[in-house]
Amino acid sequence: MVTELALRRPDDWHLHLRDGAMLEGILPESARHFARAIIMPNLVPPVVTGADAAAYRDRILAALPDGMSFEPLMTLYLTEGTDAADLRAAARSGLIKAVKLYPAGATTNSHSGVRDFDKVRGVLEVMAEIGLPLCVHGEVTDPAVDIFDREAVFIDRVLDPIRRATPGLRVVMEHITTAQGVDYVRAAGQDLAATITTHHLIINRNHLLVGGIRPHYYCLPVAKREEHRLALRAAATSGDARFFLGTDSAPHVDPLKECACGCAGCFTATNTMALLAHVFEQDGALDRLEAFASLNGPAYYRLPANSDMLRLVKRETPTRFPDKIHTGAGPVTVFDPGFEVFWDVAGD
Ligand SMILES: NC(=O)N[C@@H](CC(=O)O)C(=O)O
Ligand SMILES: [Zn+2]
Ligand SMILES: [Zn+2]
Repeated sequence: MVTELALRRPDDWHLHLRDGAMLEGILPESARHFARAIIMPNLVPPVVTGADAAAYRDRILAALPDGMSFEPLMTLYLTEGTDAADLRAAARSGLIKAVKLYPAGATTNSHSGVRDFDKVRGVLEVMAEIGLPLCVHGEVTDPAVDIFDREAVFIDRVLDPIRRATPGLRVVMEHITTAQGVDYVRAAGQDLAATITTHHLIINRNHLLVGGIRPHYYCLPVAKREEHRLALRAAATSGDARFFLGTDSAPHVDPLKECACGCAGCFTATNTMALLAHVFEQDGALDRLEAFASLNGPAYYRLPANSDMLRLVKRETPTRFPDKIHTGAGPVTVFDPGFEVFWDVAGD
């Protein structure tokens, strides 16, 4: 039985760090294990310009405790008013590594997102020309479409037309939750990739509702049927370079989750690596965890893999993770997988 595993230090290709006291409270949870992360721009107000991204990057680095290292890979929030020249300059300087597309109204702080996709055509063409990836929250917002179908419908109605109209555009489908998402990526070429979260490998939609409503399992896109979770597991553990880890760790303080209209987001930064070791071991794929968490993402983003290592150990007794992270903004509940985990990051 394998009880120790060393991998290149992982990166998180989809992370919410927020700002202010929340940022300060949760940043160490990611920086402890991950070298870099693609930082989501859905602040209020959003990170729209190169200047916004530079200022946010400085705030993240200022919040990093002494002795910890972490490289935030910045993104811009695509709006109908995004200035292609500003975007081009921010990409050329190395400041931004991707642009994020939120359909307006699809998720947390997406009001400034895109309504009319024709209005961003010029910007997408520039991105295709310079090879800058578009990270996509792939759900339609049409209220007539069932929430469990919104990802699959988005692929047909929005994503596929955009990709056909913009040859060469590099796209990352963020936090895929369906077999249709997996199949769409598998059928495409190397321009298309997908991130998969830790929690979508673990929960299906029953976990949200059976035995009582569980606000800490509510995120967007919402967890789907078991068959979809199994498709995600197969993709993540396959070694296919187009699938890689994006935790979508998305902190909200407990009062905003545990209420009559709770926010969407699961907070998994703290225990993601231990949970992934558990999941990959269960599927007989421990030898592919490094590809998923540490190698495929950098390859897609055309960055070197990290040179230092992260060691995971499997112990005789269950690992105890904190229930909550106490931030200056309030308590944030850590994702509870609902089963015992014996893996842990060595040194934690
Ligand atoms: N995933 C979520 O449920 N929430 C994210 C937004 C997002 O990634 O869609 C958040 O910012 O809270
Ligand atoms: Zn999203
Ligand atoms: Zn997210």
